[in-house]
Amino acid sequence: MAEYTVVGGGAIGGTLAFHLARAGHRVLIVDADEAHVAAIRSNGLVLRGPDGDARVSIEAVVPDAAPAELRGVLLAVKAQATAGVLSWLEPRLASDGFVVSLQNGLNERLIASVVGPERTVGAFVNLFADVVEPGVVRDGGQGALVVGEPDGRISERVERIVADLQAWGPAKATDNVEGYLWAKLGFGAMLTTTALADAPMAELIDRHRPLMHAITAEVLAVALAGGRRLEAFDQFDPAAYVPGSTAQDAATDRLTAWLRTMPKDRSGIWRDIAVRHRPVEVHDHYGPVLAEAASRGVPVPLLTAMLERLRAVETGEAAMSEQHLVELGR
Ligand SMILES: NC(=O)C1=CN([C@@H]2O[C@H](COP(=O)(O)OP(=O)(O)OC[C@H]3O[C@@H](n4cnc5c(N)ncnc54)[C@H](OP(=O)(O)O)[C@@H]3O)[C@@H](O)[C@H]2O)C=CC1
Ligand SMILES: CC(C)(CO)C(=O)C(=O)O
Repeated sequence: MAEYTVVGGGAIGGTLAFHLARAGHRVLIVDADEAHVAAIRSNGLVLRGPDGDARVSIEAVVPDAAPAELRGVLLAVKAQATAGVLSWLEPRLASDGFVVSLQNGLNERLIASVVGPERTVGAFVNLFADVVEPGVVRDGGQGALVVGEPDGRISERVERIVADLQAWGPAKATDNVEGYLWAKLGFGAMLTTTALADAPMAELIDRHRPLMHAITAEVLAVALAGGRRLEAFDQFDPAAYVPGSTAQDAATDRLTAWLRTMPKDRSGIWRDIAVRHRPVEVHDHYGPVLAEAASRGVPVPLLTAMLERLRAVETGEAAMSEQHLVELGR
């Protein structure tokens, strides 16, 4: 049996599968994209970095051809595919197995509701990557990778997963994965807003600072109302963006300077709309945020309006344009 089964071997799953396999771990990729699976099976998985291509041989199958029992599952599908994966995975997951959510959003809740909290591990992912052709993942820049039990314990399995993921880079364990995921939802509100236009994330965040600061503050206000302890990562400091802060501009100087160093200059959300012409996952990311905002009475008008515009852009009802950011910022 594979030590790690990567379900969704795209940008993030492919990157991590590549490094785990190259370090000698037994890795199986299960992916719904038949062309991607076929390319990996015939040519290996290619990671395209600043110094050129590196290739590793990895076993890959489509879901129908997966083994009957899986133990260590690294889940890296887009959030809206999670429910479908879980109904396929639950009967296959060993009783002592686990699922690590290597995704944006709050997927751990859904995963735990299907496979049980004892088989659910959380993670926060901020590395940048894209699948650029079947079997080829482009490294878009290094960011944080943090793993933790949803209940905050630093368990033996978390330590083992972190040690193995260090084959990729500086993975670490946390007792507060929820604090990272909510902080990423705050940062992610800026990233999602940039997907309304076709320009680099750093430039749009820089040019529309009042809007970016206000939308991030809305999300973080919901997080704080729920009693979360927010975690800083890379060059995103949530403390600088909470309501009442006056440190946003200095923080955004650091954030945009960091984003400008990344080879991947547009978000996965932008890519799903502009390049892949498919529905985006952010409605799943922010559904629980909107629900919690409503139940706690925290106003989120900008987040709501931004997501409505994104839906219109996604469905082709509205064009992708920086004008959306101008109008949201008024
Ligand atoms: N890419 C990035 O830089 C970052 C991504 N993330 C997060 O990581 C997660 C994964 O994103 P990313 O790697 O970009 O996504 P990708 O679309 O690159 O990869 C996901 C892969 O999962 C496949 N898939 C979809 N449904 C299933 C299924 N039921 N069973 C098996 N495979 C399936 C997809 O196939 P198909 O294309 O056919 O649907 C695709 O190949 C997301 O939550 C994202 O927000 C977080 C930080 C950065
Ligand atoms: C911008 C990035 C890479 C930050 O992690 C991201 O989350 C995405 O592309 O969806």
